[in-house]
Parts: sequence; C-alpha cells; structure tokens
Amino acid sequence: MTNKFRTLDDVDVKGKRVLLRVDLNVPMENGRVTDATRLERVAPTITEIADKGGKVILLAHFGRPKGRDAKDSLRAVAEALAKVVKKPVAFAEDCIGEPAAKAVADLKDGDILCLENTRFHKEEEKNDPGFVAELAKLGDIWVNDAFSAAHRAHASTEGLGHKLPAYAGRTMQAELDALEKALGSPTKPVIAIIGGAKVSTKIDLLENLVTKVDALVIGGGMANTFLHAQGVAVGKSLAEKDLAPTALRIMEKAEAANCAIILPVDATVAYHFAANAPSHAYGLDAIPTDGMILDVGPQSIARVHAAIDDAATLVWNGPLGAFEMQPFDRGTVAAAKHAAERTKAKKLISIAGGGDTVAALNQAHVAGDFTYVSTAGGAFLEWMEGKPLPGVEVLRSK
Ligand SMILES: Nc1ncnc2c1ncn2[C@@H]1O[C@H](COP(=O)(O)OP(=O)(O)OP(=O)(O)O)[C@@H](O)[C@H]1O
Ligand SMILES: O=C(O)[C@H](O)COP(=O)(O)O
Repeated sequence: MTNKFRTLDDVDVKGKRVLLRVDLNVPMENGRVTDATRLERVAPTITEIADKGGKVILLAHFGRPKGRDAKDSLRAVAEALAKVVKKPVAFAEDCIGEPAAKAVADLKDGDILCLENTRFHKEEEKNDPGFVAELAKLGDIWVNDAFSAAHRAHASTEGLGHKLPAYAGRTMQAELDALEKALGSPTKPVIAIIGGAKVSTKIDLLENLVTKVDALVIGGGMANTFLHAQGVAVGKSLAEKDLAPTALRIMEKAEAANCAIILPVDATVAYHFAANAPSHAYGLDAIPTDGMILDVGPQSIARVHAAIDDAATLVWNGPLGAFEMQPFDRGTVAAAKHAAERTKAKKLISIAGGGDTVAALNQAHVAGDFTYVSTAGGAFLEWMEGKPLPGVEVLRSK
C-alpha cells in the first residue's frame, strides 16, 4: 500500500491555525497518566508545528464517555503533555463553541492549545457534518497524527479531512512506514496474541485475522468469551457471553484456514477485582462460580512461550490479564519477556500495539526490545487485516 499523502513538508504552517488531531487516550490512574508513550510519540509533531510558528490546536478523544464526567476530561492529560513537550499547553473547556473560539483567538504564533474531549459531544462519533463544520471554524488546516484512532470515521479523525486542507503528522507517517516495513510481507510463521478487554469491538477483527496468521493466542477478557463459548463456566469473569456464536464461528474459520487457536488451559482466579486480591490457579473445569479469571495460569503461560518459539513474526494487541494489578500481570509480563528474548536473539520479529499493551510492555521493561511498538491497538489490527483506515484514506492525495 503506497502511503501517498500530504505531510508537514508540503505546507507552511507559520501563522496558521493548525487543528492537530492526536491520540491522547492514555492509561490513567487516580487522575494521573500512568503511561505517556502516546504523548511522547506525538510530541515531535506538536513541537515542529509550534517551532515553525503555527498555532497548535489539539483535538483528541478520551475514553468512551457517556456524559461529561470529570474523569473523562482531557485537562489532566494536557497538563502531562505540557511536561512532555516542555512548553505551556493552554486548555479550553470545550472543543467547539465560545470556549474554544475564544481560546483559539487568544493564541499567538507558536502557542499550543488543547481542546476538551471531542467525545463529550455525541456528534463526534457520528461524524456529524454540523459538528465537523463547528470544528473546522477553529482552524485553517487539519493535521492527522492519530494513527491509533484512524480506524474511527469520526468528525475529528476523518470528517475534518473533507473540510480543510489535510496533512499527515510525523507519527502517522512513522507508524505507516514502520508497519509496512515489518508486516507488509511478514516472515512466516506469523502468530498473533490478542487479549484485552475490548471484546465487542475487536472480536470481529479476529474473523479475518485467522486467515492472515498461522496461530492465534487468545488471552484476557477475549479468551473468557471463547472459553464460555466452548462451555467453560467462567464464573464472574469479564466476558461478552452474547458473542459466543461469533467466537465459535471464528474457531471454525481458523480451522478452515489452518490457523491454530491457542486458548488458556488454566486460569488465575480471584474473588475481588483488586491488586493483591487472594488468587489461585485453577483448571478450566474448576473455575469457582463466584470467581473472576484475572490472568492466564502457569500452564497457559508455557503454551504461549511454545507458540512464540514456533513463530518468526509476532503481532500483539491486548494484555493476557488485568496487568495493572499485580499479581495479575504474570501472564502478560512472562509472554512479553519471552518475546523480547527471542527478538534480541534475532529469532523473532515482534510488533506490539495498543494503549494498554504498550503500558504492559513498559511495565515489563521490554518495550525497547521489541522490533516495533505501535501506539495503535484496534487500528493496528485493522491495518493488519488490510482494511482501509478512514483517518488514513482521507489523507491520500486527491
Ligand atoms: N481477564 C481480564 N479481566 C478483566 N480485565 C482484563 C483481563 N485481561 C485484560 N484485561 C484488561 O484489558 C485492558 C486492556 O484491553 P484493551 O483491549 O484496551 O488493550 P489495549 O492495548 O489498550 O488496546 P487498544 O489500544 O485497542 O485499546 C486492561 O485494562 C486490562 O486490565
Ligand atoms: O485506545 C485506542 O485504541 C484508541 O484511542 C481508540 O479508542 P476507542 O477504541 O475508544 O475508539
């Protein structure tokens, strides 16, 4: 896929109001950013535009808010971003209307402003033309540096590309170039590790993914859904039980495509969703009805290691357990360290991506040992499937 689109090399941003779409959807705990990878990755684009005299107006979503809860505000993230870019970052209480217009009007060349969470307006995810028009009033050009949200055809990730002159940011360019290089024609056997909690938005991707990889290791809440589909009593574990038919269909498709599905064979179960909650490893036939599977068990870890040993290329999105809470990080950390060792031994090309997946690799202190770490999760998987990403397609030279 040629990445022919306009970049910052094709525009003089001096004096221009630059609507810069970035992904600031970062892991947070008690109002603090716990992994700043996504901020660090977009910092060069922000700094470049500011240093060239552009007025940087940041657009971003955060979480999946139902209303305007303070926990979903970008204010704390903007403060963290200021530390990363080592420049002041102003903040506007809304991304459209008077608060945004006034904050933009106050900007001088080289200033940086972060607008409030675009998803506080339901029109964002609807890619509502009126909302796009309101956003477009605030800028002269649109730069998309949010590869990790490029699979979303939303107002700020795609709609603006039809209203304003559109350019790719440096992170967008780097992600596409790196993924093309590593996975354009991957060395086989290729295995994927898919975990995490976003079962409903990711499970459909697996249907295609199983036709692209030789083995699919499934962990996290995703695995609980597949285990339930196979009749395993998963107790109070995170699972999308209504997606059991989808899971069974994916397993059938995998068999037809000669893709081995590697599910957990044991589990670490706790009774409370909390760090250091008492836990125990159980076989799948003995999961306590009032227990929650929070990590894969020791036998499953060994199977993941074996799958990694059989692979030449690994792609990974989604942790194998609730890694933020020890000891439920064991499966994820063990797999990450094993993949890192194989990569350092030049026996594996390892690509990982996703907001929490990157955080997990950093928690295991191995992110730097992987061949490439993408900021994207869902977008990375959809890119892998060869699906056109709306936020990328809109950048292609018209
Ligand atoms: N067994 C489990 N039970 C409950 N939560 C789990 C379990 N396994 C993983 N998780 C949770 O999954 C979350 C991460 O899933 P997610 O799919 O968002 O990954 P990601 O890397 O952030 O991908 P993306 O960038 O696409 O969001 C973590 O918060 C982790 O606690
Ligand atoms: O974390 C991500 O994968 C991106 O920020 C997209 O978030 P979403 O899955 O809530 O659209």
